[in-house]
Formats: sequence, C-alpha cells, structure tokens
Amino acid sequence: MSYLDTLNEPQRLAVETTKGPMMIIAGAGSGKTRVLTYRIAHLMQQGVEPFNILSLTFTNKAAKEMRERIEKVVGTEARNLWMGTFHSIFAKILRFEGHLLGYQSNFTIYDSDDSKSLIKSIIKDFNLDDKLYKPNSVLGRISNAKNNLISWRAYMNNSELTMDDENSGRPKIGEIYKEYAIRCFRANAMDFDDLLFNTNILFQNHLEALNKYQDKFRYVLIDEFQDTNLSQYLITRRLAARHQNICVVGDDAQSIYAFRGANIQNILNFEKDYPDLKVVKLEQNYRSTQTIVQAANSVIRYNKAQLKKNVWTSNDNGTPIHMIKAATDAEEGRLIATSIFEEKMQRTLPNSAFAILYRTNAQSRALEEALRRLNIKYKIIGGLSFYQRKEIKDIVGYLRFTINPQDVEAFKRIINLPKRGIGKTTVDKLIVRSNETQTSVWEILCNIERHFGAGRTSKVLDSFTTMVKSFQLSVEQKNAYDAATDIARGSGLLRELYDDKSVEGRVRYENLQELLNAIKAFVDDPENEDKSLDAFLQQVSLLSSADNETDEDSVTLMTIHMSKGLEFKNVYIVGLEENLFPSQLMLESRADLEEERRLFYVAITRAEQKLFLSYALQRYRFGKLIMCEPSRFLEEIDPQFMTSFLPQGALGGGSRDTSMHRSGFTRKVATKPKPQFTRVPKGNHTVSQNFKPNNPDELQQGQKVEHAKFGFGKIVSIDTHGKDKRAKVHFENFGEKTLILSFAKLMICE
Ligand SMILES: Nc1ncnc2c1ncn2[C@@H]1O[C@H](COP(=O)(O)OP(=O)(O)OP(=O)(O)O)[C@@H](O)[C@H]1O
Ligand SMILES: [Mg+2]
Repeated sequence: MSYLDTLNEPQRLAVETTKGPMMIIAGAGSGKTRVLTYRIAHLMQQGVEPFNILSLTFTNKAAKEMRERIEKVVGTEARNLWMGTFHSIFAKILRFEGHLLGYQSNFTIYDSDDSKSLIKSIIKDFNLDDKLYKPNSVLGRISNAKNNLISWRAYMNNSELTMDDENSGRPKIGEIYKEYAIRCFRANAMDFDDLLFNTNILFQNHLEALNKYQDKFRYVLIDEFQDTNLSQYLITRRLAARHQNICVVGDDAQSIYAFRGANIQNILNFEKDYPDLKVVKLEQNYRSTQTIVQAANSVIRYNKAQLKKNVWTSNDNGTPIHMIKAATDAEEGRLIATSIFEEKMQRTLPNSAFAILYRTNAQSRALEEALRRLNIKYKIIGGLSFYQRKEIKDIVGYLRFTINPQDVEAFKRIINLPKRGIGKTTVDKLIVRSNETQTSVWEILCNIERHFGAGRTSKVLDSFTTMVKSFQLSVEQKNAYDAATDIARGSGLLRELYDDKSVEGRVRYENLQELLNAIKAFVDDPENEDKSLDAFLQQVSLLSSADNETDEDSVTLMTIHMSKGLEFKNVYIVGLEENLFPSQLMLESRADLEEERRLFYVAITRAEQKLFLSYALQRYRFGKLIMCEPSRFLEEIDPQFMTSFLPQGALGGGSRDTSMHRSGFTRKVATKPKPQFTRVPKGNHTVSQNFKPNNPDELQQGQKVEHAKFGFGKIVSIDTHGKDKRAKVHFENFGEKTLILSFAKLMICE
C-alpha cells in the first residue's frame, strides 16, 4: 500500500499540492504533522533533493521522529534534509555566515543561565538595585525586544519603550541591553534570541547570503506555526520569497507561547503576505475518542479569539472523563499512581502509555514520590536535565572555553575549578580590565604580567592559560572524544570527582563518564558529518528540555507546554485548581485567560483513549499549605462527558476526610480573587447581606442564583440521580446550562 493511501482526501490534497504557498489550519490530532511528514517524503519521491528542503519543528525530538518516518519511505537519503528547530537550523547557518556579522565560527551559544549571570554582573557594575532590576524580568524585556527585531540602538531611541521603563522605575534597561549586547559580542557568544535576531540581520544586510539560501531552500515547511514569533516569521518569509513554496501547519486553538513572543497574528498575516495562498482545513481527528474530542471542543468554545473549525472524529465514544478529587497534593499523587497501577493491570498497558501533565514543574515532586512507592518507572521531561547538572556544566564549561576562549561566562565558571585560589575579586578585576581595554579576557590572560604584574595571582593565571592552550592543541590534533578526555583529566575535574567517595560524588563521577560516553557515541555516529567537539557542543547547547529522553519503558511527566504535538493512550491532567491552572500569574487580562484555556485544550487533546482530571483541596505552595478551589475549567467541560468523582476508598488512596471534601467547595479561598469575573451584583443587593455561598443541599427549583461567570439565573430543575447533584439553570445572559453543583459555586440570591 502506498503511503498516499493512508491519507484522507484533504490530507492527500495537502501532500500532493507541492507548489506555491499553503497553509493548513487544523484541529488537534487531525494529522497535521503526518501531512508534513508525507509531503516531504512525497517531494523526495518526485526527485527533489533533500538538501533543498527546509523543515522547521518545535523540538529536536519532533524533528528526529519525522526524519525517521520519512526514512521509512525514502531511505537513508532523508538524513540530508535540513530538518530541525528554528534555533538549531539558524545556528548552523550562522556557523557558516556569522563572520559576515563579525562573529567567529566557533561562537558559543549562551544558555539561559549564562545570560542571567551576565545580566547580573551588568546590574552590579551599574550599581543598580537587583530587587528593582530583577535579572529575569530585565532579560525578558531584552528577549522581547530581540524577538520583535528591536536592536539596543532602536530600543534606546524608542520613546514608547523607554517611557515604559521610566514609568516602571527602571530607566536603565536600554543601557543594560546595550552593555549586554556588547559583552556577548566581545565574548563571541550569542544567546538563544540572538540566533534568530542575527539571522534576520544577516539576511537583511547581506544579500549574497540571502540569495544563497533562497536558492537552496526550494521548499520550506513549518510545523506548529501558531507558536512562531515575529523574528522567526520574517526569516522564513525571506527564505521562501524566491520559490514561494512554503507550507505551514498549525492550530490557532493551540497557541500557547504568547508569553515568549509567539504571535497568532502570523497566521492571519499569512493570507495577506501570500495572495496565492491555498488553505486546507483538516477537521477529522484520528487521535482521540468522541468523548475527548467533544469535551475539548466544549472548553475551547469559551474563547472569543479563534478561527472557526469543527473538529470531529469517527472513533468510538470511549469512556467518560474521570474526575479525581483529593484532599491534599500528596493524596492526589497517591490516587494517580494507584490509578495508573490499576489501568496497567486491567488493560496490560506499558508505562509508556501514560502521561501526567501539570502546569508547573514544581508539581512533579508529590507525583514522583507516589510513583516510586508503587515501583512505577517514570521520566521527567523538562526538569533538571542531564546537561543542566553542575558537574556536567563544569566540564562543558571547560570544553566551551577551550573552543572559544573569548567565552567569559565559561571562564567565570571554570577559573576556580578545581580550586586554585582565584577568587571573585580577581575575576572581577579581569572583567573590568577587559571592559576598559575593550579586549577579551583571554587576551589579558595571555599577557597577564603586562596587566597585573608578576605576583602569585599572575603565576596561577598563567599556568591556567598554558593548560587551556594545551587543550586547544588536543582539540586540533585529536578526535572529539580523545580531546574531551584530555580536558577532563588535565583540568583535574575527573580526579576531583573520583576522590569524592560520597554517594553524590559517585553519581557525579559517573555522570562525567556518561558525558564522555555521549561524546564517543557522537563521534561514532555515522549520521554526524561534523564530528568536531565544536559540533558536539553546539548540539548540546541546543538541546531543549523536551529532548531529554531515556529508552526505558516509563510514564512521562511533563508540563503541558512540553507536551505539544505528542499523544498518549492515557493522560492525567493534575492540579486543576484556581490560581494554579489557570495560573494566578496569567489572570491579568482576558487574553491571558484565553491562553490558559488553550493550554488546557492542548492538554486534553493529548489523550487517545482515557482522560483523567484531578485537583486537591489543599496544597503546599511556596512552602505554605493553602486551600484550593477547583479550577473554573472543570465547569467549562460539558458535564455529559464526565464521570462523577472516583470513590477514593475504592482506589485505596489513603485516608479520607469526607467533611473536608464537602466543605472544600464552600470555603472562601484565601488567595487573590479573580479580577475579570468579580462583579458587584446590581440593584440593592450587597454580597455580605443577601448572598450566601452554595450548599448544594439547600438549592431548590425556582431559586434565584448568581454564578461567577454566567451571572444571574434561575434554577429550572435539579437532578439528584448519580453521585453528583446537577442543576439546570437558566441564566439571564447565557441561556440554559447544566452545572455540577459541587463545582459550580452558585450563590443563592435571597
Ligand atoms: N488519515 C489517517 N489515518 C489514520 N491515522 C491518522 C490519519 N491521519 C492522522 N492519523 C493519526 O492520528 C494521530 C494524530 O496525527 P498528528 O500527530 O499528525 O496530528 P496533529 O494534527 O499534528 O496533532 P497536534 O495538533 O496535536 O500536533 C497520529 O497518531 C496519526 O498517525
Ligand atoms: Mg502535530
């Protein structure tokens, strides 16, 4: 059977129409990624050379999976595709062309820790208050500027931006941006945003480079287009300008990166930018049961800003969505672990059929504990990955500094590792000197006596420099693995960890060995053309946290952001509580709430067969036990798709405090109120006198009630069948709604 026969009609059309601009806007699980994959295979079968095809994905993992699937159709030629994340593809282009912008090809890619550390030192050098100039928020502002292609010069001349900064009491952000850019450049380093920003500058100012890549990329394809930012959009538009063979796929309902500058407007602009655009809609979902698809639709309907789509499926109804209510976050963990255990037994499923999705990484701890107790293997995607561990960052720091001795952040990390008596004062002096003389720290190190006289410090620094030079020689003469081993030994790092006989020390030593193994595997891998240490480091610095995977059969734990594009048989979405999900930080405006709702939509649509939703009535957050209220999103799911709560005793989920469960709904919440829905009742009512919180047993037919979102209404009928009491309410402005009373938080108007 040909691969074309496994596609439905609109999918096939999208695969076979290879010329000209095309946009596929389609619902979750409708085969967008599958279409892209087959389209590339199809192009190659028609004789298009793989190096003429550029395919941009959201994670390296997605790229790898796609490449493997294409390989099944076209064979090993698929390895020559230009396929990867925006960042990795543009880093590759900048390695070749960065010299046009004044960078050397061995530039370092600063990760977010490096960027933060650099910002901190600038704030300190400028004598600014770091409580006011919080490094993360300063960095966020700079990042935002870059993603909108605003250079530091443009930033400083932009009265709107500088006014904003002045109003927020931080008038120096422009200057910090400038200094940050200068120091990165001097360190021959780019941060993640620079990879996009500089590619834009490259194509804008160097037409010969633009011409070359325009010629090369005869076909451009982009997955998850809804999450591209302006900077990414402009690059792809430029690249595709000659051949106009650009195909983007996305789902506006899954746009979840606005906080990082992703712009849903790109989808809308696309039609304007390409008047010949062909638009294909895919509406049939192949991933999930009827129940899951319809429940997801019932939620996303609440968003005003969306393109019209009707996602449907011919799959089975499946089982209703299971609700899990827990007394505490620890109990939530236990209930979920038990549920996974039982599902595995009953349906003989592997661990890999399960995913637990949460809003914030901090939620994983209680879940991990419970899974460990039941001996269920799990992996966390996006937590502290291997490459973020201290011992790994240390050795990588050495490798980075050897390759690019201009790299100040790497220098700061390693200069006193292992201890050689070089303190912060010396490092600061070196950096000040480098800024004064506008030369790199490395140049000063190479002429240390001229700058610092002939004391002990100079001696130590001089032997450090000599050592790094010997490492550089290793890199020149040996393969990446041998050179890295020389560096691990010569630096003393390996020895230091070896000598540490504590358990942690052993683990760290093994981790370092593991890194060397990874380099060996990199060198041995026939797929890697460039086997240099430089190429290895580049790959490491671009690993996103979603790429951190083991082969073992395990349950996947991750944030919803990380789960984009993936699918699992059983999905648990946990922590469905007000102020956690939707997040308190994201409730400043309607747009924020809509983004949180899209996130919920993404989470629901990851499930193929069974979906479980859970919340706890109490949870430790920021070191305090707080009371929680069920998330408003639970009310938004049409109740016909949900079961009532799982009886906790039946799952053996630990102690059960029924009084707390009942009262948990009616307790006033200690946290901030929801700004957009608070409203003072009209007329002469006042909340304190005439409203009282719902006790489901007190509600009666005919009663007047107020709901936080739907406003005023009258109870039409009450259904006491089943475990949870439901009421049909006719609202003045929203018509009739069926609500589960224990969620609905109805206020009785007397
Ligand atoms: N025509 C088809 N026949 C059978 N299975 C299909 C078909 N199209 C897609 N699928 C399957 O449906 C699932 C979802 O497809 P895919 O991941 O490509 O969807 P998507 O639109 O990219 O989803 P998302 O929005 O989550 O990224 C996959 O398992 C895929 O193999
Ligand atoms: Mg997809």
